[in-house]
Amino acid sequence: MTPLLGTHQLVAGYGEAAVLAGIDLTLERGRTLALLGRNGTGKTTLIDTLAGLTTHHSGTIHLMGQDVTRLRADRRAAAGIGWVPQERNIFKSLTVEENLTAIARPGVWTLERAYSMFPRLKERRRNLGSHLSGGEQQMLAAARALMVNPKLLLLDEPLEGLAPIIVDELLAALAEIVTGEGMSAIIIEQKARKVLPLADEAVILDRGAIVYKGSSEELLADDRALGQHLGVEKASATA
Ligand SMILES: Nc1ncnc2c1ncn2[C@@H]1O[C@H](COP(=O)(O)OP(=O)(O)OP(=O)(O)O)[C@@H](O)[C@H]1O
Repeated sequence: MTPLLGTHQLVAGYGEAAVLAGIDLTLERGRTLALLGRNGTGKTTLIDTLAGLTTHHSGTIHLMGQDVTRLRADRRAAAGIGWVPQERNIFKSLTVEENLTAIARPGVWTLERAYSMFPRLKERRRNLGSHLSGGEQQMLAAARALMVNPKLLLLDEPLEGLAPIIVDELLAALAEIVTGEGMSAIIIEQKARKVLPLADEAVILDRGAIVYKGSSEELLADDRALGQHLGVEKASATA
């Protein structure tokens, strides 16, 4: 069967500078990939490249068999790539509900469903984006991406900077979205041990290249790889 996403020898970056050094990646429908790596290894560049926001040098990107390599970012969104950037990019002058309905497209994800996934957003539905906490903004950014009814959701460090209790709430919602609802996703995360349990597959980047590819379960049990590539400590480590 045609995979949901396939990249072949993808080289991309910023202007003349190539950051990604030939990425070969395949993701089947309904699967979730944890995209890991130390700071500055190219994780954001990879998902921004999938979203159509970097300079393409060579190689290809296919979404459900369609070559989207040269499509503009808005066309890729229409083709089914939902993107939640690190900066969250919510509309601060709109209410929560307006944020959710402004760019909604028909599909299984409706306002009602988004609110049942994130009850906090329902409580805050009349609040402006600028009046939300960091955790609520992250929930809004994720819910807004779902309202576009994407085929593939790209999340860039959704847990960053959030209080531990909110991290757990958001992780539970993300787990429900990718396992319960079968959404396909690529999630960048620094806290490998937090994200691996909800992912099917794991990729580690170093200097723009894939240095580890395997099942998330295998990686979670592989202290050597976690230590070597990510600096994650053994045993009681929580990173
Ligand atoms: N807008 C930009 N212009 C030029 N170079 C950039 C730009 N953004 C990132 N880079 C460079 O690309 C490389 C990869 O950065 P990237 O943000 O993709 O890494 P990352 O793995 O996501 O790191 P982090 O975890 O710190 O976000 C770095 O060397 C960085 O300096």
